[in-house]
Amino acid sequence: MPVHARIETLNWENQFFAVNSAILRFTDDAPLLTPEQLDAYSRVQAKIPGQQTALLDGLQQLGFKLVEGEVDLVLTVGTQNAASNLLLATHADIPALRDLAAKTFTQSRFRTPWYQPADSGRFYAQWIENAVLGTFDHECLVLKKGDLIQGFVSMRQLNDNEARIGLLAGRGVGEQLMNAARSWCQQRGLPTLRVATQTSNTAALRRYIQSGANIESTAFWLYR
Ligand SMILES: CC(=O)SCCNC(=O)CCNC(=O)[C@H](O)C(C)(C)COP(=O)(O)OP(=O)(O)OC[C@H]1O[C@@H](n2cnc3c(N)ncnc32)[C@H](O)[C@@H]1OP(=O)(O)O
Ligand SMILES: Cc1cn([C@H]2C[C@H](O)[C@@H](COP(=O)(O)OP(=O)(O)O[C@H]3O[C@H](C)[C@H](N)[C@H](O)[C@H]3O)O2)c(=O)[nH]c1=O
Repeated sequence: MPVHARIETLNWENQFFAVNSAILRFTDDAPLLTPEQLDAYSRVQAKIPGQQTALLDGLQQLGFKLVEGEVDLVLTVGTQNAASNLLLATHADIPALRDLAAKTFTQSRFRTPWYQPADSGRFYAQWIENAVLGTFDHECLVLKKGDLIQGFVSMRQLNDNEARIGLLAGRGVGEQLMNAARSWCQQRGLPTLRVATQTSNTAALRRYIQSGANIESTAFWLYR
């Protein structure tokens, strides 16, 4: 199957990972994709809807390989009172959060052999730091027992109606983290909460569904 796509350079990732990478953007009016165009990059990513098997075949013929599956979920926030005992993370929490994030998100598309062994941990450490600073996700909420962080969830407002969970982690406290995310949305009058995770992350999928989320779509990540 011929693949029609535009190639968009991934500037933030290129600086962070010190690579020359791009991502495919699929639109009806996009030009035919050729191997020569792809050869200009050391890495090209593609995220495709799980049901588009013809596109999956077309990309594999162009040399793309399957890296990961992703599940996108959506939760209607509702008006019920979701009490939260989480605190807003501060600058003082950044070292501990970085450490936790670097160790926790072991299932990642920023993995070897596509990225360097330390890249994935470094990436999620930076992500959570940027959430505290409000430079990527807007805020990071933490659940603490004394000085110890038991869990955290980062939040981003997407538009007037929707928010997205960036990173969420805390073994055994997932329900409290989800309640806090819901409460964050309620405080801002945002009726829709989005969250995504890897297909293989069954603990996270179970948590999101038990907390009221529904699966909206699935996708494959492919790299060349
Ligand atoms: C938007 C995102 O960030 S997606 C990534 C989500 N975060 C993670 O994957 C980080 C690691 N996991 C966690 O922090 C938590 O397990 C959560 C938040 C996913 C779910 O939390 P909870 O709903 O409280 O469930 P809990 O942590 O008890 O896990 C449920 C079961 O899965 C197991 N489990 C959880 N993560 C893993 C894992 N990475 N590997 C193996 N088993 C696991 C737990 O041990 C537990 O087993 P048990 O019921 O036999 O005790
Ligand atoms: C920190 C930061 C990141 N970016 C850029 C870098 C990437 O292009 C995107 C984030 O990509 P995404 O597909 O969301 O990344 P992941 O696949 O790692 O994320 C999924 O899995 C996570 C574990 C988590 N569940 C997450 O919610 C999922 O989406 O953003 C940037 O531009 N600026 C930054 O500061």
